Amino acid sequence: EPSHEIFYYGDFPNTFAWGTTSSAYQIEGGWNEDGKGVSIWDEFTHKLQSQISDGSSGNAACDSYHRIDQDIKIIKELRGISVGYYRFSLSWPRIIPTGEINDGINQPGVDYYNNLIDELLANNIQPMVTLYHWDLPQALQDKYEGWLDQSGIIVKAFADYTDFCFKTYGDRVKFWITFNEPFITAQLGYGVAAFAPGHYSPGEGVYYAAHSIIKSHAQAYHIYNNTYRESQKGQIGITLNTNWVEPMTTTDLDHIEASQRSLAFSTGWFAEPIFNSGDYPDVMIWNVGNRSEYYNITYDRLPKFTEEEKELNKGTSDFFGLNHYTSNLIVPCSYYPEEGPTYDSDQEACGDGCAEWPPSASSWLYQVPWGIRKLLIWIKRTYGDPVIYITENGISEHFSDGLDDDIRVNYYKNYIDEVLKAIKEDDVNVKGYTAWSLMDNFEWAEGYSERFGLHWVNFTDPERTRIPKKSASYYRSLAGSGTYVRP
Ligand SMILES: O=S(=O)(O)CCCN1CCN(CCO[C@@H]2O[C@H](CO)[C@@H](O)[C@H](O)[C@H]2O)CC1
Repeated sequence: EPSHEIFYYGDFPNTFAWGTTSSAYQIEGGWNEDGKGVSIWDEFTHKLQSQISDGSSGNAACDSYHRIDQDIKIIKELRGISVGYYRFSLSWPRIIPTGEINDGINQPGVDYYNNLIDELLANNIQPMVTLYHWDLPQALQDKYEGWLDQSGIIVKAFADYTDFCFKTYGDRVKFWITFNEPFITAQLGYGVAAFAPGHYSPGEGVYYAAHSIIKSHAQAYHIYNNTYRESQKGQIGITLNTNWVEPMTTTDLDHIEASQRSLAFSTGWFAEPIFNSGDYPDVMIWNVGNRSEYYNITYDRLPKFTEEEKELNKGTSDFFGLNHYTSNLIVPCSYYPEEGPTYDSDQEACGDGCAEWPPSASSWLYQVPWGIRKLLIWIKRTYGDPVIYITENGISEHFSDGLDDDIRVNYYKNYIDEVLKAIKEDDVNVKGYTAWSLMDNFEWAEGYSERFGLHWVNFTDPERTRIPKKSASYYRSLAGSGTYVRP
């Protein structure tokens, strides 16, 4: 049961990896500069502008492509006395414009990341590199339907891309993440089409995209493990986004079972093959099969792994990368308008107002600090007590809000204290925490209308000056000392 003490206090381990994080499409800009290829997010924001709440794009974003020095400066200032980490992602089309390495690489793009990595290390900041944070080369979508491809071409293209990155940067990068939140790519990109590439197939495409992503992840892991790990001595894993869930009524068995299915269809979908059995969760196989019968569908909407592929999937992550923002109350699904993980799982998060949790500027994000502690305990128990890095955690405020972001100070104060309880009281093996995000940036379908940064960015100022918010000095005091002091 959670500790009754509101704040736990005490020290994080002095080796704890404190840091901040960003992603290529959300901060870089330079969308077509120096030979960079088009990504599916360039295409999506240019051709489906109405899908973005403020009609904006990442064409310029924070202009980080031209401002390595400014980014290093604010990361360094955040570090305090602890060893600093900076998690960022590589833009596949900036390095390999068409996505297929035989078409050639883009040296200026390769060098942008060489310079960033060198500057980070010169300032004693460790790079944590995400290989895929949603910006697929558009050419792969046009030629092969992107992640829907089941012929193995997309798996091979990703393998060649990751092999090139390990070879080029692996002498200095010792922490690799293959995919950021594959659930979002599959469900929002190829399921409900809310995100790039905007492919609508909630009952089938969503599962085929996830299938290729899992195989691509496993392939990248084995390339690193077999070819680079011995000489480079780094680690490689995957980052999954997980909301904690509670049954709407804790005494209602239907609600309890619905919340279990929710975890299986969001996290288990990827964590079961990678951390446990090599295959999808039983409840997914069962429910999608049954729901298919319900729709008189005779073929497998949930693709099958061969026995060999299951063996290749198993144990392919050195750590559990966790992105966590919020929690949901779950009720059994009351209608079946279409197939897809939301409805195949017979559950849904109850809407606004079903709990008195404080909101944020994001419709999906409520402040539920104790949820992260329960989630960490659940991961510990469900996936074999893995090493866990919290690779994202944060909250949004509205565009118009200023630098006094008390909402973010309180969010971090409460959430990070729950992480400390999980470490100290529940013996969960959390090794690091990188806050989302270093600075305000392009928040996908919400454009610049929701701000997640520790630093404020003026997106109408050509200089894109980064200004620390109140939360930046709070986070420096906490991460800098690693000591959780009584508020
Ligand atoms: O209600 S809808 O379904 O129509 C749109 C839901 C939008 N989702 C909510 C969950 N979020 C997961 C965390 O996403 C992460 O967190 C950050 C904040 O979102 C992002 O900026 C990061 O890039 C991402 O890694 C991804 C975006």
